[in-house]
Amino acid sequence: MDFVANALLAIGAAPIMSEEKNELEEFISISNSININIGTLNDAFVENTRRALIIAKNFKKPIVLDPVGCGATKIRTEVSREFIRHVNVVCGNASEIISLYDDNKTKTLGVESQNTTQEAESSVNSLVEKHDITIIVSGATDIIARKGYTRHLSFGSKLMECITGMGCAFSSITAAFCAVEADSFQASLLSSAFYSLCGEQAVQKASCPGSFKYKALSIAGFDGSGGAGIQADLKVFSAFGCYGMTVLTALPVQNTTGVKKCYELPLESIKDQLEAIFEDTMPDVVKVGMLFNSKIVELVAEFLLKYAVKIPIIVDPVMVAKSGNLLLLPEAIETIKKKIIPISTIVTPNLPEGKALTGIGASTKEEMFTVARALLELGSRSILLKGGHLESSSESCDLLVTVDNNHEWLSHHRIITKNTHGTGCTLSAAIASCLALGLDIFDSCRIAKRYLSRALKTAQHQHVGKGIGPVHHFYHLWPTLSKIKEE
Ligand SMILES: Nc1ncnc2c1ncn2[C@@H]1O[C@H](COP(=O)(O)OP(=O)(O)O)[C@@H](O)[C@H]1O
Ligand SMILES: Cc1ncsc1CCOP(=O)(O)O
Repeated sequence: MDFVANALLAIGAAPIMSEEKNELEEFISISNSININIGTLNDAFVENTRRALIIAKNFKKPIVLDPVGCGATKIRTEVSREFIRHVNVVCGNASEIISLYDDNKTKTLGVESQNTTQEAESSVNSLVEKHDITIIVSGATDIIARKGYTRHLSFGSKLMECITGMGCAFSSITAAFCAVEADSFQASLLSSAFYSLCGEQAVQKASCPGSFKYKALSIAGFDGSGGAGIQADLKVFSAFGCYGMTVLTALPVQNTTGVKKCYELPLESIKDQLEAIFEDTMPDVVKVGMLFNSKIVELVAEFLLKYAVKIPIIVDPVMVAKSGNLLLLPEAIETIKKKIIPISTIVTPNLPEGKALTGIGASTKEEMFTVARALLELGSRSILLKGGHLESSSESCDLLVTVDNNHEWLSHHRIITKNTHGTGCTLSAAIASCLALGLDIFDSCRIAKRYLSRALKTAQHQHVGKGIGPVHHFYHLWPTLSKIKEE
């Protein structure tokens, strides 16, 4: 509700939301348009809406219907089909619009569309024939149709799909456009173009839909110097607009010059941390980093197998720090292979880790292919084999391979810098963030690689500590802050 009201305020409209039957008439009389959103459907809502529709018709106010979840349940479909007969515009996603006409053509599982807007084309044509109204189907390509006229608009951004309430805000903005433009087709066309262009502009400024909706959990080791481990993961999650959470697995005492010693944590303390998170807040993604010994690997793998079945799991099989110190005991390598890799969505080893896991080394891109395929045999759905250690190459190439035989090289010219502490943690946490936001594995790896490359580049001449310094996790935010200060 706040989101919709704020969107309306932002365009200069004056929103009022009400379900109180005794004030309907007064509010409708002073409003310039009405938006019926069936998101919070119940008996009283249906009764009040029937009344509101009659009043609005008497006052000749334009009405926009958002048939939220039409097709998901019988009652939503029936109510939407009843209300459509009294409105000027219907604004829904493809599945909702298809279900409005024929519920045998789609099976929706909730409020998200299971169909493309193209698939809704014939239902739209039938609906505008049957009812003399404007239909908007929102999606990657919006369809705006009225009897005899159809327009397709393909602006917008994929990121808009990652924000809840975008559909509700769109239908309410369409209602606001109908308040100032009497031709409902024209108003809908302008509203669709305006909303999509707003999305495109917002993406220029915000690389992520920052909110607490997307939660990422890092199960990893400590780095008090702030460049790697759970500290880096929290920074990356935040940089991507995800809410970050952590479970600590081990306590290496380190700074930029290296790891001085590593304190083990009692196994029970790790189990307690995992239980505390999962009984309270289900993450959208889990990133696994340093696990130190086979007992911890087993504990984490068994826990995730039981409680994180539907969540993407990113495994960064951390073994040795850049400083040369061990972060995984050699006895744990077999357990990593047998227990944690098979339950993962993606594993992100560097070349030495790839060799430790498969026995195959790589010093060329062709050999990286062989290692990546051998890693896939261990049971993960995809592998991102990182080529940072292939120092003979002027490119820093990573190879993404998936079980369905797809692959892609992710490449960036090698940046001359000593500040590479935590690059592996940063990359895997960025992939985790993108997966939490709902992107697929290829887009997630591409975006993560671009983010890391920029974080490396912007930290090139920065100085933190006397040794291998960190990358710049907030390169895209800090200039914004200084701009705000200047204003
Ligand atoms: N000097 C560099 N310039 C650009 N990218 C780099 C550089 N060093 C590492 N990378 C990238 O950083 C990521 C982590 O690389 P790598 O060093 O292979 O793993 P790890 O940090 O786990 O040892 C990879 O995407 C790699 O290509
Ligand atoms: C992975 C990790 N987890 C806790 S500390 C640490 C250090 C590794 O960073 P780097 O290998 O980049 O020095």
